[in-house]
Amino acid sequence: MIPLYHDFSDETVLVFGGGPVGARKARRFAEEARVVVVSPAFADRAFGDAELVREAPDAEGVRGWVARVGPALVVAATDDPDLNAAAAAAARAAGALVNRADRSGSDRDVDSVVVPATVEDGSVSVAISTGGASPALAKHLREQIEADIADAGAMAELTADLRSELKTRDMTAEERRDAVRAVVRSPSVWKGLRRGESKARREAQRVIRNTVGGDSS
Ligand SMILES: C[C@@]1(CC(=O)O)C2=NC(=C\c3[nH]c(c(CCC(=O)O)c3CC(=O)O)Cc3[nH]c(c(CC(=O)O)c3CCC(=O)O)/C=C3\N/C(=C\2)[C@@H](CCC(=O)O)[C@]3(C)CC(=O)O)/[C@H]1CCC(=O)O
Ligand SMILES: NC(=O)c1ccc[n+]([C@@H]2O[C@H](COP(=O)([O-])OP(=O)(O)OC[C@H]3O[C@@H](n4cnc5c(N)ncnc54)[C@H](O)[C@@H]3O)[C@@H](O)[C@H]2O)c1
Repeated sequence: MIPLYHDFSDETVLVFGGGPVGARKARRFAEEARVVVVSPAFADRAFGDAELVREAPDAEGVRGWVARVGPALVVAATDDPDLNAAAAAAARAAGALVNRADRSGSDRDVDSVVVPATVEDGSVSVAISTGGASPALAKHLREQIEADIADAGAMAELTADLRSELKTRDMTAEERRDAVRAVVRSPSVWKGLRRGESKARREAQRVIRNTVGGDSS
C-alpha cells in the first residue's frame, strides 16, 4: 500500500452504516467533503455536519444511492458483510474509491483504501497505518506523535516564507536547501516558535547567516 493525500473539497463521501464506526468516518470526512450517511438507525454520536438519511437499502438500493450521489468515496460501515460487499461493488462500478470498515490485512479487497490515523498541525499532517494489522496501535502511535509535531505547522509556514525570500537572493539551489535544512533542524528555532513568530524568525535569520554567510534580512 502506498499512502497518498486526497483533496475531498467539493466532493461527496457516501457512508453506509450509522454505528460508531460510520459516525467516526462521517466526522472525519465532513471536515472537508459533503457527507451523506444512509442507515436505518443512528448511534448517539456526532456525525459532523453530515446529512443523515434513515433508510435500510438492499444491494439494488445501494446502487441507486451511488448513482444519485456520485461519491468520490464510498465507506461501507454496516454490520452486514453482504451489504458492505454490495456497497463496494457499486462504488467500483461507478469509479469511486472504496473503504470497508470490516476488512483488514489479507481480507482487504486489493483495490480498496484504508483510512489512517492522522495527526495535524497547520499544513503538516502525519498519517499512520499498520496495514490493517492493528488499528489500536495506529491510534496509540497517533497519540504519541501528536506531541512530536506540535509547532510543525508554524515551522512549515516560517520555512515557506524563508524559501521565497531566499529565492530572491543570489544563491544556488544547494545553498538554499542547506539553509532551509539548517533552520528545520535548529533547536533554537523550534524553541523560538514556542515563544512567538518574530522570535523564531530572528533565530532563523541567525541560523541562515551562519550557514551561508551574508545578510539575510
Ligand atoms: C486508524 C483508524 C482510523 C478511522 O477509522 O478513523 C482505524 N481504526 C481506528 C480505530 C480502531 N479500530 C478498531 C479498534 C479496536 C482495537 C483493534 O481491533 O485494533 C480501534 C481502536 C479504538 O477504537 O480504540 C477495530 C477495527 N478496525 C478495523 C477492523 C476490521 C478488521 O480488522 O477486519 C476492526 C475490528 C472490528 C472487530 O472485528 O471487532 C479496520 C480498520 N480500521 C482502520 C482504521 C483501517 C486500518 C488502519 C490501519 O492500517 O492501522 C481498517 C482496516 C479499515 C478502515 O476502517 O479504514 C481508527 C483510529 C483513529 C484514531 O483515533 O486515530
Ligand atoms: N474500522 C474500524 O475501526 C472498526 C471498528 C469496529 C468495528 N468495525 C467493523 O465495522 C462494522 C461497523 O462497526 P460499528 O461498531 O459501527 O457497528 P454497529 O453494528 O454499531 O453499526 C452498524 C450500523 O449499520 C447499520 N445498518 C444495518 N443495515 C444497514 C443497511 N442495509 N444499510 C445501511 N446501514 C445499515 C445499522 O443500523 C447500524 O447503524 C462492524 O460490523 C465491524 O465489522 C470496524
